[in-house]
Amino acid sequence: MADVIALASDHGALDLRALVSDHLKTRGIAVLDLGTHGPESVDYPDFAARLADVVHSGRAARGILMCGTGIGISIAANRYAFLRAALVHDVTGARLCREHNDANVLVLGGRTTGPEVARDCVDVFLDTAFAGGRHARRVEKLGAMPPL
Ligand SMILES: O=C(CO)[C@H](O)[C@H](O)[C@H](O)COP(=O)(O)O
Repeated sequence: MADVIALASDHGALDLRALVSDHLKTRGIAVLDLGTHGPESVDYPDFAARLADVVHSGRAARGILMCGTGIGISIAANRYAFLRAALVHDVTGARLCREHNDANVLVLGGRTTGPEVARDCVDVFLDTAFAGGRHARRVEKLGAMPPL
């Protein structure tokens, strides 16, 4: 299901996740919503782990993660070597995380990023290709970071 986009957030981004989900569906993109599904306080690492699981198994090609700031859930997501999660606050970041970093996870902050910027970031993230070239060498190194 290469076209499926997985979404997950903690309680800090419920409204933004709903907005992003609606936006993706408006674009005709299939959404796999991994929660959280209520306002109760939950722990963002658990939702990064859910997204990692579906990307690893091939049920979604890419994902969008959200928490209050996007910081905690991006830290959690980047513990998985096959995820390249980019916390983005504007469309330039959304473009460059694809062109330079081949990010496969966009991260947004539900308490820090407004709806219009978020929609624009999602569109740019989905519509921008990896530039390759010198960036491919660097991304390859990301996948094989040496242990200390
Ligand atoms: O991880 C975060 C900050 O780096 C996220 O913003 C979380 O959503 C936030 O920490 C949750 O905070 P809360 O006070 O428990 O709602």
